[in-house]
Amino acid sequence: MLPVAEAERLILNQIHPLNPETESQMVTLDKARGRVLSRPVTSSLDFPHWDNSAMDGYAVRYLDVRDCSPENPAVLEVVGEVPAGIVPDFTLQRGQAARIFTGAMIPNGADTIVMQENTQLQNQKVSVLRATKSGEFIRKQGSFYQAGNILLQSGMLVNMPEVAILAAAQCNQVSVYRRLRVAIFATGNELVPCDRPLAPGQIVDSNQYALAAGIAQMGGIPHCFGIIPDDPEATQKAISGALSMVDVIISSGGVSVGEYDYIDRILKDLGATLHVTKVKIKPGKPLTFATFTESSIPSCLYYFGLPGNPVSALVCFWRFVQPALKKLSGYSSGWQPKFVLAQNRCLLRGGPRETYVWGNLAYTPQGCEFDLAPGLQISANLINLAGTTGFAVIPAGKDQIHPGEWVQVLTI
Ligand SMILES: Nc1nc2c(c(=O)[nH]1)N[C@H]1C(S)=C(S)[C@@H](COP(=O)(O)OP(=O)(O)OC[C@H]3O[C@@H](n4cnc5c(N)ncnc54)[C@H](O)[C@@H]3O)O[C@H]1N2
Ligand code: MOO
Ligand SMILES: [Mg+2]
Repeated sequence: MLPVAEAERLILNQIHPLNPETESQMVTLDKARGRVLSRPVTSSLDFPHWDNSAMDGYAVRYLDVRDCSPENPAVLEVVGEVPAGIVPDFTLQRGQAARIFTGAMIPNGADTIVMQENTQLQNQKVSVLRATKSGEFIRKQGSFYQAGNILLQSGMLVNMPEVAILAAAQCNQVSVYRRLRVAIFATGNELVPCDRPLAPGQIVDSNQYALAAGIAQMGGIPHCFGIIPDDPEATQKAISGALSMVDVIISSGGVSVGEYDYIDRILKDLGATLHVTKVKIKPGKPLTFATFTESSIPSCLYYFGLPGNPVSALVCFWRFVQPALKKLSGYSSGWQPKFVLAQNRCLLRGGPRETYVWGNLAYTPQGCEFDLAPGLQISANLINLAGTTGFAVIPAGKDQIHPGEWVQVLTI
């Protein structure tokens, strides 16, 4: 059985990100959120584009206001007004000021802004009551970014801040990695889809729905291949059929040691290399990870055989599959699973395997806290997964983590 870190290393080492040259597409900015940039973005614009005012007030010459005070104000003649969006057509001379507003261009001759709260206006003359610093409240051209440099790096996930930046740089079309196509199927004679009546002995295939949701949530395209009976021919047919259509196949069930667990054997028959078959993790022990060589198969290179127990399948998804898919999708960073140190509120029980127990990770003003979900913490019980925000990790071989102790929590 492989330690968790070793299994993770073996999986992630096999993952080669999509090729930015051949596996990119252009999308318009309104479709870019959640996508990963496949080319660096540059702009021919400086940011700010020109010197502008950070305050509503008066544009002045610093030397005119340097020594002023409430007792000895600098009295300047107001010679013009510059609202945002207007190019000032005058030059400020000694003893002069211009009314100016936030975001407006700085007129020639001015080098400092005085905010209006520190002034008094009377008969076209403004009294500046407080000395100011040279250059104050001027947002200098190019002080945020200079044209021609890289604005956003390739491999960056586009979220709200990046959308704002791309819009400001007038990038209405961006090059992003294509979305991953992920085949999902479930194995098990006992399984039925959620809209069918249950006969005795049957349960709903919840894994396929959950995995499809997880894939969609991380930006992939799930292709649900349905429920495959516990039959070697049917299983082989399903895997072979999916291979030419997708980048990754995820199955659930059939990876343990039972008479009806065929996945590993069929993967070998199909020429796959099995890198991981058992991991020292609870839940999730019988995890299979395999690769196909590029020459033998046109499309799919990666196979995750997740255990059938519902919590085991999801823990394996969050701990191993999601990071691998993010790396494959072209993320240059941030694809690794995220752990935070939290103060534990309950008694957590471990065992010989690295144990993941689920519950609520709360971000409090004092730091993170972890509360165990009430109810049975066993891999068949998906009911108390509702509302789960994190999995506390009890290291392999550690019996207990007591309330008040610190614990690493996998965030999901
Ligand atoms: N003798 C041993 N038995 C088992 C071992 C072991 O080491 N020795 N490992 C156990 C562990 S741990 C796990 S986890 C499971 C994994 O089993 P499989 O991946 O082979 O999955 P199945 O046997 O097909 O099903 C297990 C369980 O999960 C339910 N299931 C399956 N698919 C779904 C689905 N799509 N949606 C919801 N529930 C599903 C299934 O009905 C079973 O109850 O093996 C242990 N056994
Ligand atoms: O690994 Mo199993 O997932 O312990 O139930
Ligand atoms: Mg089994």
